[in-house]
Amino acid sequence: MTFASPVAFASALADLKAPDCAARSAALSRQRRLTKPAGSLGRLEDIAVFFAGWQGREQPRIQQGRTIVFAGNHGITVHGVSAFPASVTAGMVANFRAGGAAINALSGAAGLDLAVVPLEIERPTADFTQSPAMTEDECLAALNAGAAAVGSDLDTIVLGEMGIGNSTAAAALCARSLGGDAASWVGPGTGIDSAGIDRKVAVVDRALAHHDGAPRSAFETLRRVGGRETAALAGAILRARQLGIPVLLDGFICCSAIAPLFADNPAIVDHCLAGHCSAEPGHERLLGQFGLDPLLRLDMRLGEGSGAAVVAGVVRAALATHNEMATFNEAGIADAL
Ligand SMILES: Cc1cc2ncn([C@H]3O[C@H](COP(=O)(O)O)[C@@H](O)[C@H]3O)c2cc1C
Ligand SMILES: O=C(O)c1cccnc1
Repeated sequence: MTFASPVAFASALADLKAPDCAARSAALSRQRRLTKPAGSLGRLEDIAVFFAGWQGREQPRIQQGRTIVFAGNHGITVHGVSAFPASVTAGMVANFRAGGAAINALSGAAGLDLAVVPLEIERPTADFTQSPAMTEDECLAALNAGAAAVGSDLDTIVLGEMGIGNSTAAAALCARSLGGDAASWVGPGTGIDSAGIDRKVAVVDRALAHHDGAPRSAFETLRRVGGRETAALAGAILRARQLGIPVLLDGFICCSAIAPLFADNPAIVDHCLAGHCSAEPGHERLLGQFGLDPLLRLDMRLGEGSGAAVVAGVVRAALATHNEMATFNEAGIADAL
């Protein structure tokens, strides 16, 4: 077990590894020597240098890249907060396994393996308007399942989730961690109508009021208003940091798992790249609070890791230029400069 207790989780979050400065500087210096005007590859250059720092090598790579999709079910679905029934979560897990989902196609296109990690989907979390979504043991188990999915052999991870109702849990995680009223974090999710949005806002408001007096640590917020898949995402992100593995973040729900961690230690986002900006309205606001600038805006609003998997292709392009281009010396152009 990576995180033996809530206290062990809190200490791991308080003690975050820094990037390898020597590898970062070497990559920066390599970028300056490549046969192009300095800065002309824009953010591709930044991506290569970012990967060098976190992977601890001047020439970073994606050879063992994996998409990890965590799935869980939510007690709050009884309040009519999703346009789809909770049974779709299990149906989509079967679809991921059969290879038929968007994330199967996108992971394949990006040259990434896909791991699907269902978290007791036959046992939804408790309705968090009335009690914590998870017991301490359940939340720890989910955090550790997330951590266990991040093998030390991996060099890049793309994180995704599946869980009907989880855009409501995501809004609750953001509001409780970062402030702002429920309405500013709630959006249509799978495409619910305006009466459904009102029900979502009411659920988040009731949850915030119910848990208001409780401790505000990252663990308590995840356990009280999160879901098993969001807790697993948090465990995976923290474990990736311990192992020096860069993380490509997906949409609003994936990023909402970081909000409670960020409230305790804002440095948690430093090994994460914001893949895209989801059409779910809370995402832009959340990325702004994290200080992350999304690489793509494709009006996607699916989840599953889909936006992050698309960005893995951009990262591959960044690393290809960084690793494969000739330097001015190698190309014999140096004398002309
Ligand atoms: C067929 C289908 C595939 C999905 N893949 C991801 N989601 C996305 O929608 C859900 C969140 O939205 P809400 O809170 O409105 O339920 C999550 O499962 C998310 O990953 C899906 C949703 C559906 C219906
Ligand atoms: O941005 C997301 O993660 C998202 C948005 C809508 C539905 N599911 C996921």
